[in-house]
Formats: sequence, structure tokens, C-alpha cells
Amino acid sequence: MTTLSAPRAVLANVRTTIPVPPVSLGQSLFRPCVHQQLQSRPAPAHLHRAQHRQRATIVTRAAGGSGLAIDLTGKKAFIAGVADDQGFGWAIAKALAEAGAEISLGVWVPALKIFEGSYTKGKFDKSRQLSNGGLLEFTHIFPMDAVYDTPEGVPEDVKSNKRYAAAGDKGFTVSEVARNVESEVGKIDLLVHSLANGPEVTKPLLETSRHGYLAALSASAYSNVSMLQHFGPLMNENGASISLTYLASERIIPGYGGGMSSAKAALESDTRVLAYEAGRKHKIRVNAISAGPLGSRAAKAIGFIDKMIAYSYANAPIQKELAASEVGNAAAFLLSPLASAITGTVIHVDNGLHAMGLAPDSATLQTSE
Ligand SMILES: NC(=O)c1ccc[n+]([C@@H]2O[C@H](COP(=O)([O-])OP(=O)(O)OC[C@H]3O[C@@H](n4cnc5c(N)ncnc54)[C@H](O)[C@@H]3O)[C@@H](O)[C@H]2O)c1
Repeated sequence: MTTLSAPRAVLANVRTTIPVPPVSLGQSLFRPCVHQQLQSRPAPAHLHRAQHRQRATIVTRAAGGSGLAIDLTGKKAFIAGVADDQGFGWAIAKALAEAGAEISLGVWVPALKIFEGSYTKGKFDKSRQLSNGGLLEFTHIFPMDAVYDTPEGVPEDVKSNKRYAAAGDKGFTVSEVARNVESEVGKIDLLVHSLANGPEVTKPLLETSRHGYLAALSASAYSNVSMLQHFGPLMNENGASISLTYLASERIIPGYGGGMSSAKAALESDTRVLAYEAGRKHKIRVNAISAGPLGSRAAKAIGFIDKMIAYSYANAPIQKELAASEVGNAAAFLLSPLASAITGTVIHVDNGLHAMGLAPDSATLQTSE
């Protein structure tokens, strides 16, 4: 395990060398055929224009007392669910770094080699730029698989899988990663769960198997319980955690299947119960962000993210494409002392789409009586 001041230094010391074929990122969610289809489809022109419009930065220090700053200097964050620079996890890492926090990552074992390779080759260098001229650094990177809690619970075929075997003898289960974080990073202040997986996400709930449903719940909801269970004891008082959820938990979103809507509903319900339990036990806060659509790697695998982005643009109160950085900034606020009285809450960061009860662009509304 390592302290990373430059990509090469960072990744040279990462404990794992996991040989993975280029498209092995989560076979269930990252299906190359769907991905390619989406990449070849041009996005609507207004989306290109809107894409980079929202790039708010976090002021790490209030200049001359003017303004309210998010200051996380001296805070240590652990973020599970970063495997490239396109998703919410990366944007949250960046926002927390802008605010001065030290960041460690838990990277999904099957994605680690690719992440490591891209990082080392400088593929993320542009997105690592911080507003102070520095670069986003990760002090430690831990191999992790959030569907396993203890080594005893890892099936034999996973243990013997070469990618998992290469993850090293310190382990990748949630309890082992928590132990590794404690010994190599020390106590942490901020915990981020930015991961989800549902092997049958493209199937309607009515056609979802028991196995697929429970797998979605395990990877996308119980993983958060497990993280708080194992990381809670090593969090400083007044620390905070967040997870990422989606509107499909509370409204019908056809196409978000495989039990993923159920998993997000569980995640949100758990946010309330865990806020109480972890609040009393560890004096930490627990919240969730319900994010609008973003064309992340995971979302592209679902198959209709471009349409969801266009739908949101057409129908949300604020007509612009959601930038991952907006979720990052909201996360930085929720994790900061500025949100010290906010816990057990799901905050929508979706340009207001959740508040709509009618789609203004509906063809039905255009027809004359
Ligand atoms: N993209 C959207 O439109 C959208 C909208 C609302 C909420 N979300 C949520 O945001 C979170 C982050 O997703 P994203 O869209 O940024 O995509 P992403 O692909 O950047 O992140 C998902 C991450 O989960 C990791 N992962 C999958 N299974 C894992 C496991 N068993 N153990 C550890 N890590 C695992 C992947 O490696 C990946 O890094 C998810 O909870 C997702 O449901 C996404």
C-alpha cells in the first residue's frame, strides 16, 4: 500500500497487479456491445453545449472573510466506487480534494488493473487538475469488493480467480479493507459509497430472477450497511458518510430494472436507520444524494442514459445537463461541518427533476382537443 504523490509512484506501489482483459470491467454492467452502440450515437447538440457549462469550484478558504468556505483541511476521506474519471465517485474525490481533504480509494478488484493503467499513463491528468494548480492525489488505493464482508464469505471460485488472487494477501473484503485503512491511513472522517451493480438491470422487475434481485441488493444496498458497520468504528466523531441513490427508488422509471429500484429504495431507508444507529454509536452523520442522470460507465451499461439526460434537460425545472461536479460539490457540503445538523436525509441533486409531476415535453400535451 502506498502514498501517492505522482501517478507512477502511486500505482507502482499498489499492492495488486491484476491481469484483466480490456473489457472485463464488471461483465454484468459493462457490456461492450451496449457501450459501443451508445458511443456511436451522437448526443443532441444542446447537450454538447450544456455539458461543460456547470463547473462550480469550491472555495477552500474564504478570502478576507467574504464568503462561507467548505474547509476539509486535515480530514481523511475513504471513497469506494472510483474506477475512472467519469463517474460521481471521481467528482466527489475531486471536490473533497478541492476542499483540502486527503483521499484514499477502494477500487473494485476487476476494475483495478484498468484504473491503475489509465492513471499511470496519465489518462486522467486533465481531470486531476485542481483549481489551485495542483493535481488530485490519492494517498492510498485499496483493492475492494463490496459484496464480500469477510474472507470466510468469499466463494472458492472468486478466491482462485486470478484477478482476485492477485489482489494480495491483505484481502479485498469490506472488513479487511477497513482494517487495512485503519493501519495504513488511520482514523477517517469522511466515508463515501459511490457504487452499484445489478446483473439483471436491463430486465424488468417482473422478469428479474431471485438471484439477480438479491445480487442488486447485495452490491448496491447492503454494501453500504457493511461499510458503515466496518468503517464506523474507525471514524472520528463528527465524521459523515454519504451514498448515491436514484429517483427510481421513489418513482417508476421503466428500464431501471433487475431489482435496482428496490436496492435504491433499501439504500434510502437504510440511510435513515443508519443515521440513527451510527449517530448514536459513533456520532457520525449518514446521508444520501439522489443524483440526476449522468453518462458514467455504469449508467451507459444500462442502455438508455442518453435519453434520460435528454429527458431531464427537456423536463426539469432547470434546463441544463447535470455535471458530476455539481454532485461532488453537494457531497462536499454534506460531508462538511456546514451540514452538521443534516443527517438521515436524501438530497436530490438533479436540476429539480424529482419535483415534476408532469413532463412538459409530453407529446400528449401538444395535441389539440
Ligand atoms: N449515473 C447516473 O445516472 C446515476 C444517477 C443516480 C445515482 N447514481 C449512482 O451513483 C453511484 C456511482 O455510479 P456512477 O454512475 O458514477 O458510475 P461509475 O461507473 O463511475 O461508478 C460505479 C462504481 O461501482 C464500482 N463497483 C461495482 N461493483 C462493485 C463492488 N462489488 N465493489 C466495489 N465497487 C464496485 C465500479 O467499479 C464503479 O467504479 C452508484 O450508486 C449509482 O447507482 C448514478
